[in-house]
Formats: sequence, structure tokens, C-alpha cells
Amino acid sequence: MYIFIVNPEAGNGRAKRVFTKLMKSQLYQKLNSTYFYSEYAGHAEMLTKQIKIDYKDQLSGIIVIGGDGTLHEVMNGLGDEEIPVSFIPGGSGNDFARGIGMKRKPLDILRETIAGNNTTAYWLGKYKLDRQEERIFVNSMGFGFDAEITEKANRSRYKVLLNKLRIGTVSYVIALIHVLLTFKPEDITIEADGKRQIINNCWMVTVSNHPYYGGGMKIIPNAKIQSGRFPVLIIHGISKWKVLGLFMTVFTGKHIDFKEVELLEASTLKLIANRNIAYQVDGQTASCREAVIKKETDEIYIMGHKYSKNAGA
Ligand SMILES: Nc1ncnc2c1ncn2[C@@H]1O[C@H](COP(=O)(O)OP(=O)(O)OP(=O)(O)O)[C@@H](O)[C@H]1O
Repeated sequence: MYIFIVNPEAGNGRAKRVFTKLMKSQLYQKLNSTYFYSEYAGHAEMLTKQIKIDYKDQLSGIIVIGGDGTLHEVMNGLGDEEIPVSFIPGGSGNDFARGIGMKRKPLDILRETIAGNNTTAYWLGKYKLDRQEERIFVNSMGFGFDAEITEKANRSRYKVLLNKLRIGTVSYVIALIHVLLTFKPEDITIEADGKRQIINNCWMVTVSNHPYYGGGMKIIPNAKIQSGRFPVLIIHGISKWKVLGLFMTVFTGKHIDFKEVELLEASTLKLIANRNIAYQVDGQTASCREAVIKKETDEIYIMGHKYSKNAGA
């Protein structure tokens, strides 16, 4: 049996529209399945935990219809449980879909999922904040400037409007200009695979499992879908005006040529700030002082899609 988890709010109702259309297909009507709508933030994770118990022996897979936030919740609900997952993009940003080069139509993804023809191996990240319980991230985690931008954009009214107009990324550009006016870089200590360094005047530290974030920005253009290691992007010692210039090139990936941008690769990254700083994980924000981030070596499989090297292109 397949279980659909649908976030009716994702993409300003897009996920719900996608699911409503799928439900009318013959394929869906013949399928042994049931569905759940998430009703509030965090609900998809609770639903997944419950589904693992209630449908233990009959579950063929979970099909997520929503955005990156919904996928993040479902992955955290699954934890280490090896239940196949399929993802049908219905969010506003859809960076995960872009990152794995998913371009198929919803009905085709469903068809491939059921046929078991195509699967993509994918490696998630794990993170632990201020010694809380370990959690999973699907796309990326960022600390500092980019997290403050995400927070500002998420709270803004213009994001809803711009998402409706399908130019949601513009909300990040507006938020960027707001945050730029007040942001103060900090000295941050990082340990990449045990190697400690202090990053003076640090604007941001970001790790990613694929190149995209913020609805299509190529934050780490060379990020590979790979086991055991992730790229770490650090921006430090840069003037405010130059940051503006740098972010203008983030859509093409040229920002990594700036001398203030450093790229490392690590399996484990520890980050220690002198005070609470903003972070974003798969587009949701909060603050923390310390973080330990690890890349998984065991793959998960995304059903219904075959990864191509031209992902997102
Ligand atoms: N019924 C609901 N009402 C309000 N919020 C919800 C509901 N169900 C889930 N959520 C929350 O909505 C958040 C955003 O959803 P999601 O990320 O899937 O869509 P999106 O923001 O449109 O897409 P993307 O992250 O790809 O830009 C999720 O993190 C989830 O916690």
C-alpha cells in the first residue's frame, strides 16, 4: 500500500492542486493507497511516525506531495527506517527537485514510482544543535547572513504574493537588502573533520547536499550528490557593497570566484559561535550557538525518478 502525505498549503495550494488532479487519474484510482493532509507545521513528521506504526507490514512506500519543508518533515519522521519515499514537487521553491534534476510530470512520477523503474540514490545530512537530538536535513543548512535572509523572507507578506506570481526568489532579494542594512558579521569557530579554524568577520557558513537553495540560487554550484562528504561554503571579510554584488551572481554560481568565498569539503563540520546566531535548515529558521553536521554514508532511495548529471540545468 502507498501512502500520500500532502501539504495542502505548500506552494500556496499548488501541492493540493497537483494531488487533486492525480486523484482523478485511472492510475491513482486503481492504486491501493490512502492519503493524509498535513494540518499544521510539524504535522507531516508526526503523521510519518504514526504511519510507520499503523501501516508497518503493508507499506510499499510514502509519496510526499509538497515542498522542501514537507519533505524535511517526512524524512525526520522516518528517521533510520528504510521505507521507500517518492517526492512529487508542489512547493514554491522546490530546490530538492531541482537538485536531483526532477522534471517529470506528477502523473509520470507516480507511474514510475509504482512500476519501480527509476530510483535515485541520495545521501541526507544529519545535524545536532546545542546538544539537542540529532535531526536530518535534505537540502542544506546555513548559518548567519543567509539564514537571516531566509527568516526575513519567510516572515514577510510579500513572499506570499511573489510566490503566487511564481517569482518567489524575488522575496529573497528584497529580504537580502533589508538584512544587509543591519547584519553584523561575527567571528565563528569551525572544525572541518577536526581541523579547527577561526573565521573572522564571518558572514555565513553553508553546507549543502546539492547545488540549490532559496528557490533556484546555485549556492554551491559544484555540490555533488554523494556519500559521506559535503561542501562547506564560507563567506568572510567582505564589505557590504561587495556582498550585494556577490549575491547578484549567485544565480549563475559565479560568486564562488570572489576571493572572500572559501570552499571546503568535510564529512563532519562543527560550528561554534560566540552567541546565538540564525540558522536555516531546508528553508526553516531558528537560532543556535553550536552545531555539529554530518554527512550520511548510507544512501536512501527516491522512487520515481532517475538522477541525471544535468540536474537542474
Ligand atoms: N496545513 C498546514 N498549514 C500551515 N502550514 C503547514 C501545513 N502543513 C504543513 N505546513 C508547514 O508548511 C511549511 C512549508 O511547506 P513546504 O516547504 O512544503 O512548502 P513551500 O514553502 O511552499 O515550498 P518550498 O519549501 O519548496 O519553498 C512546512 O515546513 C510545514 O511545516
